[in-house]
Amino acid sequence: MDDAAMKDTLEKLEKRGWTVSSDPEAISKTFEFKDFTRAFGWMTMVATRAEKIGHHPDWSNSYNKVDVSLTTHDSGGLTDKDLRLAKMMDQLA
Ligand SMILES: C[C@H](O)[C@H](O)[C@H]1CNC2=NC(N)=NC(=O)C2=N1
Repeated sequence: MDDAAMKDTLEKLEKRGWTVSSDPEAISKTFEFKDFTRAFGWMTMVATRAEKIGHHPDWSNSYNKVDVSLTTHDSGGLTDKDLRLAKMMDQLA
């Protein structure tokens, strides 16, 4: 993905509630569910897919909320893998 496409995708993610930070480079969002069971069910679905694509979220859960931060540790910044994972998380929520 080139810089323009990356910028375009980041703008779309911001409209869907993601926050973009530059130091460190990451995108983050708090997902809120009806209750713990739904939050953990979503985490389970995401975890299975994350494992399949070999790209993993940094996240924490408290009752019905999941704080997510995505970055590519191997490259020390954001890559299209993070953007794809973000989209998948939105679609499953
Ligand atoms: C070898 C393995 O695929 C790599 O270490 C993967 C695993 N999952 C990962 N997840 C994330 N978020 N960033 C990475 O750089 C990363 N690297």
